[in-house]
Amino acid sequence: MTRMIAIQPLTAQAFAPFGDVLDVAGDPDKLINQGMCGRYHDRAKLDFSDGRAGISLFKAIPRDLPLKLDMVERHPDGSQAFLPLSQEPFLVVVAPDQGGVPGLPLAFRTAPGQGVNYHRGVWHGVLTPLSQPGLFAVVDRIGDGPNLQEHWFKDAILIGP
Ligand SMILES: NC(=O)N[C@@H](O)C(=O)O
Ligand code: NI
Repeated sequence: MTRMIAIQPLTAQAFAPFGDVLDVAGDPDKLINQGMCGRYHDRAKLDFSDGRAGISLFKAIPRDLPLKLDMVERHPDGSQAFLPLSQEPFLVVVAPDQGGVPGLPLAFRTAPGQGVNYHRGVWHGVLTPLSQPGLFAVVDRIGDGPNLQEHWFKDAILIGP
């Protein structure tokens, strides 16, 4: 049986059980640089075990909708943040954990410039840009071990359009 999942706009409230939304909505937490810069301070919960935080750059191939979701993954040893280096919205897929396996996924489309930070151990789809350039800065754990658990779905799940 194919399950169809609609894509909803990403909001901090809807995403809160899974992670943090990173954007410059509203007023900054503080003005710095003689008032020339707004600092949106400490907006993500970074969490790493037996390793350190690293910054990597990802160049991912855009995907078409509807997307066939084959798999979600999670990182038991660390959080993972995706910060777009363009204003192009991208697809964010998460799922609740139900006894060690993912429940029904949820799908979000980011607003231009929005990024996300998946909390440690949260089921998510891999990075899924929807248009070029597919460029992201990624903050996640650098350390030993795979830090990766995958769940491949038996029944097809379609996301979108
Ligand atoms: N494997 C990797 O570095 N990326 C994935 O974790 C992902 O969420 O895209
Ligand atoms: Ni990941």
